[in-house]
Amino acid sequence: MKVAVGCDHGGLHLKEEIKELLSDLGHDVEDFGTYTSESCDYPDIAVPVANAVVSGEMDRGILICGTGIGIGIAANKMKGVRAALCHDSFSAKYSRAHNDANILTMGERVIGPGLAKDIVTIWMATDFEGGRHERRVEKIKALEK
Ligand SMILES: O=C(CO)[C@H](O)[C@H](O)[C@H](O)COP(=O)(O)O
Repeated sequence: MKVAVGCDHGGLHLKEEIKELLSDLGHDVEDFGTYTSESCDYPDIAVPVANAVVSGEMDRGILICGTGIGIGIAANKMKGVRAALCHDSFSAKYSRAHNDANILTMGERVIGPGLAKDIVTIWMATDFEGGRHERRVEKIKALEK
C-alpha cells in the first residue's frame, strides 16, 4: 500500500521508526514532514497528508504528534478523513474493521516504539468488515454533505 506519514516536532523520532517498519512490511512510504526537530504547527502537516489520502494519491495515512490528539483533530476537519487516535492494539484493529479509518494517529509522548509498531502492524493488516458498519460509515459521510 502507499502510506503517507507525517508528524510535528513532537513525533519526529517515532515517525522514523514507523517509516522503517512500513518499508519492512512492504509498503511504499511517502514522508510529508516535518523533517527536523524545529518546532512547527501540526495542522500544517495534517492537511497535506489528509489531502493525499482523500484524493486517492495515497491509500492510508499515519500522523504523529506529541499526543496524537491535535494532529488528528486537524485531519478530521478534512472531508473524507476518518482519523483514529489509537494507543492500543484493540482500538487499532477495530478502527479499521468497524470504522474504516483511513488515517491513524499516535502520540510519541504517550506510548513507546514497541507498542506503536504493534499498533501500526495491526492497523495496516486489518480490512474493513463492511456489512452493518458500512451503513454507519455512510451516515458519517452524510454528515459531511
Ligand atoms: O501533541 C501535540 C498536539 O496535540 C503537539 O505535538 C505539540 O507538541 C503539543 O501541543 C506540545 O507543544 P510544544 O510546542 O511541543 O510544547
